[in-house]
Order: sequence, then C-alpha cells, then structure tokens
Amino acid sequence: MARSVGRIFSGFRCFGSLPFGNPLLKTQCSGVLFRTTSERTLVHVLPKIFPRKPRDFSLPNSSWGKEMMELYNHYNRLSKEATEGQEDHGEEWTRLPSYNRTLKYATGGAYLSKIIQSKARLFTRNIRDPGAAFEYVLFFRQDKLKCVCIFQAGHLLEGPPGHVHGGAIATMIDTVTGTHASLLSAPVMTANLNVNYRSPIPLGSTVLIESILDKEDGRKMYISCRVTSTDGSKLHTEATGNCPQCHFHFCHATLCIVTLLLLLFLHAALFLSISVSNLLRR
Ligand SMILES: CCCCCCCCCCCCCCCC(=O)SCCNC(=O)CCNC(=O)[C@H](O)C(C)(C)COP(=O)(O)OP(=O)(O)OC[C@H]1O[C@@H](n2cnc3c(N)ncnc32)[C@H](O)[C@@H]1OP(=O)(O)O
Repeated sequence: MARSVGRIFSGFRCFGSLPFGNPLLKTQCSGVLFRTTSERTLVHVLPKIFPRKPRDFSLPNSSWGKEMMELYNHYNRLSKEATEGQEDHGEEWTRLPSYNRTLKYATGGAYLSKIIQSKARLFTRNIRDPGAAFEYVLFFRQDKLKCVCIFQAGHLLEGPPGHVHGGAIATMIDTVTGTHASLLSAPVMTANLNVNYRSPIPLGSTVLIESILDKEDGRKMYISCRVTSTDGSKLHTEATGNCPQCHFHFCHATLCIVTLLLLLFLHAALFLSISVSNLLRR
C-alpha cells in the first residue's frame, strides 16, 4: 500500500517538474526520474552490463536521413543549450528527451503485475531496429507554447502500399498533442482526437508535425495539429484534440492515504487497548 502511494506521488512529483526549464528537459537529470529503486540497485551491482542512463531516443542515430538531420540541426541550433552564450535568434526551442520506459509516470501501473510492469515499453519506442518504425524528436517553444515534431516514418509503418498507415499517423499526432498538453498543464489523457487525412505520406519520408494550443478551458486543453512536408508546402494531415488533465489519479491517491491513515489509527487503538488491559490486570 505504502509503495503504491509512494509510486503514485513519485509519478506526480516527476510530472509536476515537467514544464519549462525543469530537470526533465535536461538529459543529464532525466535518467534518475525513470529508474525505480530496484533498478537503481541492479544498476549499482551490475554497472558494466546495464547502462546507467536509459537511451534517449530523441538523439540522432545512423538511420536518420538527410532531411531529418538537417531539421534536427536547425532546431537544435535554436535550442536553449546550444544558444547559451551565443547570439539570440529570437526563438528558443527546447529538445524533449524521449525514453522507451515511463514507469514512474504509469500510475495505473501500480496495479499491474510485476511482469507487465517490467516489460512495458512506450508504443512508439519499442522497435529495436533503428529507422524501422517511428523515428522522431520533439522540440518545444515556450514563448509561443507550441511544439514541433520531426518524424521519419520507417518501413514497418506501411498502410496503403508505399505509404504510411493512418493509425501510425494518428499515433504520432496523439503522441505530440499528449506530450504538448502535458507540458502545458499536468498529466493528461486524450479524450478526443479528430483526424483528417488530406494527402498520403510516402513511406521513409520525413514530415513536420506542428501543434499549437487553441484553448484552455478548466481541466481541458484543446490542441490542434498539422502534419506537413518539411518545407510546409504540402499538407498531409490535420487534427484537433481535447486532452483533459487526469484527476482520477488524485482520487486513487486520496483513497490510499485515507486507508493508510485508517489502518494506522486502528493499529494505535489496538495497541492502546492492549496496554490498558495489561495495566488493569496488574
Ligand atoms: C500521458 C502523457 C505523458 C507525457 C509525458 C511524456 C511521456 C512520453 C510521451 C508519451 C505521450 C503519449 C501520449 C498518449 C496519449 C494517449 O494516448 S492517452 C490514451 C488514450 N486515451 C484514453 O485511454 C483515455 C480514456 N478516457 C478516459 O480515461 C477518460 O474518459 C478521461 C479522458 C480521463 C476523462 O475522464 P474524466 O476526467 O473522469 O471525465 P470527465 O470529468 O467526464 O471529463 C472531463 C472533461 O472532458 C470532456 N470529455 C470527456 N470525454 C470527452 C470526449 N470523448 N470528447 C470530448 N470531450 C470529452 C468532458 O465533457 C469534461 O468536460 P467538462 O464537463 O469538464 O467541461
């Protein structure tokens, strides 16, 4: 019980620190956030077998094509780390690191089996062969509250022959809007996603996915998204999404704490009554 409560809160602590100049956005700190205590022990015992830091999938690899690399370099040059001490370009982007395991955030995971938890991987980061499926990197611009994702679609994402599957496109849109809304507020779940496919995306090509915040209404974040060719001349897909902040986690957490307090109270009462009866017997 205590561990579940701990996990729920550790998830939220990490999430709470997500936005804007926070440690998660810096690669060197993020490794800590994604490790459980048992993993940390393992890493300590077997440092040579298991790498200390989880792999950051948003960094370039050999499968990235010329277009993907050019765009990555473009946004990276405009990123906070790169521009430190250099001339101001007027726009400042932050690269968002990306891992295949977000266990600390999987608050629902506290109720899953250990096997499922240990094998869980982020859907878009679970294929080992570089370049085979989803190759992408997200950048966030704080002053405009917008996100851009450079996405290279691999050969395993085929839908119509030679083109990207509509579900894979929707997956990427969901990833971008979900991450974007979470950065702007708190953990969210996609409640609604409307996708309009305007023109097919050739397999192996690189596209831009841009998302902007349309409206914030209480717990709900309305995000719209456009998938275009890298020069912006061709529109592939348009989407709008509604991502409300999750509040049910707090309900679970509250329930756990109340139960914990109740158990503590019962234990104390039992201890007190035994002590009193012992005293009376003497
Ligand atoms: C998670 C991010 C991590 C980021 C960190 C980096 C980690 C690495 C990145 C990975 C990024 C992956 C991002 C994937 C994002 C998913 O794919 S999420 C998975 C797909 N979505 C789901 O499974 C959600 C299933 N649905 C639900 O759980 C619940 O319906 C929801 C969405 C949580 C809402 O539950 P609720 O808050 O109890 O519901 P409720 O109070 O009735 O509704 C809240 C509001 O939303 C509105 N609403 C509810 N449903 C709808 C709907 N279908 N249409 C329109 N409005 C609706 C309601 O009208 C209500 O509005 P108000 O009345 O307050 O004005």
